[in-house]
Amino acid sequence: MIKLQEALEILKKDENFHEVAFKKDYYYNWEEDFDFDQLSYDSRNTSASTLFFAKGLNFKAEYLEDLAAPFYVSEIDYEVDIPAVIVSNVKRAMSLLAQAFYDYPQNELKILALTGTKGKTTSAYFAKSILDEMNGQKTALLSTAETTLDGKNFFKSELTTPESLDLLKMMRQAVDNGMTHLVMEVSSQAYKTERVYAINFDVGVFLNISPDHIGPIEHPTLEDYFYCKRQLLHHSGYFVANSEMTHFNIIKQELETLGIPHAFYGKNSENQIVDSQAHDFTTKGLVNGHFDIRLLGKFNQENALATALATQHLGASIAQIKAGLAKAVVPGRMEMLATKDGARVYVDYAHNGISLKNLVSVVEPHHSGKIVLVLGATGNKGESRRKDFGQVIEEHQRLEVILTQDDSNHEDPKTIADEIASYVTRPCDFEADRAQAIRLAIQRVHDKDDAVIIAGKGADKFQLVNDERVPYPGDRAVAERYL
Ligand SMILES: CC(=O)N[C@H]1[C@@H](OP(=O)(O)OP(=O)(O)OC[C@H]2O[C@@H](n3ccc(=O)[nH]c3=O)[C@H](O)[C@@H]2O)O[C@H](CO)[C@@H](O)[C@@H]1O[C@H](C)C(=O)N[C@@H](C)C(=O)N[C@H](CCC(=O)O)C(=O)O
Ligand SMILES: Nc1ncnc2c1ncn2[C@@H]1O[C@H](COP(=O)(O)OP(=O)(O)OP(=O)(O)O)[C@@H](O)[C@H]1O
Repeated sequence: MIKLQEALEILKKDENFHEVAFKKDYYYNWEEDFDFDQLSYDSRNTSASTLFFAKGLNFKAEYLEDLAAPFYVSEIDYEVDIPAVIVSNVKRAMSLLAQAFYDYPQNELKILALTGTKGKTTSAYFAKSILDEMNGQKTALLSTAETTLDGKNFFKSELTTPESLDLLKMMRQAVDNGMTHLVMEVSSQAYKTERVYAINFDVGVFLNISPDHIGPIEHPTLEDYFYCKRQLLHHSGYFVANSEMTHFNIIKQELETLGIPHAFYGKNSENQIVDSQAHDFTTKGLVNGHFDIRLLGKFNQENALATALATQHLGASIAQIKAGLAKAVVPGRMEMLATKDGARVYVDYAHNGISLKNLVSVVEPHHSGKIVLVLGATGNKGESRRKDFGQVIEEHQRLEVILTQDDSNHEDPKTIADEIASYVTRPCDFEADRAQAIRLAIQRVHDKDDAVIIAGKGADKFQLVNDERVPYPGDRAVAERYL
């Protein structure tokens, strides 16, 4: 519930309010009050008591023509028959009003927020697993892979970090469901588009930064991408950061200048991994101990150390961290299957150059025989990944490659594949049907020295084609058919 007068006060206080515009006149004060029992940014989902937000690149004035809602909030006066609350920034207005509407649920949860180019989802699952040990399964999760607001029902969200109206609603549901903690991924886009405007987190974690998400609909430059991610630091009560990441210096400067309590991990910091084996590792520093982990790869051990530091700050003991990490599995991240002859099949979400390189480097030492890679690249976004993939394939001459479809959207998968292959000096095969590509790859491996790597979609159960999510069983489910 929110009253019109309360909403106007909030917007004025934030210096976001211009005026109420109605029938070509402007009002600083609007005399009547009104009770709203719904907030919405979709005209198709409004009623006579909805406060509607007109926002977005693809918003059309015609959506306001038959609107059921009595008021709308907007940066533009569309001069329709209902009063418009005109603001400088509609997405900031959405976040602030949603916080008030849902009665500030963020204050009733301990929130751990993760950002970074790679490892957010993995670390989110590690953190949830540890916190669940501590609070008896009362950790809500908002991640790219899955969302849960009660710890029992899981669903896939459209966005990694939801629009503020959805985010605050989900936080309120989590509180109502008895959740005490929330682990969430905060994407750079969330800051760029004000989805988390004026929301503070108990702990923030910054895992790493590398060029990604740079393109027409995301960030214009790496600088902008990095700046957006760094906003998490300004909204965290305690911050954990990787001392080995590129441009670490500015993170250190910012934290120290702003006086934000923090812990660093990695080389030249007090928190380090001192011994690393395939399935376990030892740390020293604030988190001191020996930990078992189900996911291969040193980078996953780094993700684990980051989340151990963050959850420790929220009260987790070393025993709870150990138990949580030992149990944690992450859908579509480094899932390992075996064929009846013992060859291994790795399903992993690696869908940019750096994570593909890491994935291949983790798998290679365990397999002296044949390694077949099944891979595609997305259409109409992340175009630079094609060159990066080609270069990784070129650097790893042992890989036999079957290029295929991966969310090709409006582009032709063959054209995308040809672009990847143009950076490779040996032939790559092409099979447009991803399930067939997986079948062909599995047919080519014979024993435990051999492996198939299926990279890109992880646990996703759709293919994005012409803006539609076409159902797809998922890489693991497809691979299981042919083992
Ligand atoms: C830049 C941005 O924030 N984009 C998101 C945003 O779009 P937008 O605000 O520009 O809105 P729009 O899609 O142009 O639509 C216009 C508005 O008209 C409304 N509408 C539409 C039809 C109608 O009849 N009536 C009506 O009112 C719609 O509800 C919408 O509010 O709001 C939409 C939902 O309301 C999102 O689908 C969209 O995500 C875009 C497409 C997207 O995929 N973004 C990616 C890049 C993203 O944010 N990714 C990050 C993860 C990155 C990472 O992995 O690190 C994420 O957090 O998910
Ligand atoms: N710390 C890390 N450094 C480098 N690569 C990593 C790291 N953690 C995970 N990866 C790789 O990146 C891939 C994506 O991991 P994950 O889904 O956890 O990251 P994410 O940040 O949520 O990714 P995205 O934003 O692309 O959805 C994994 O499949 C793994 O191969």
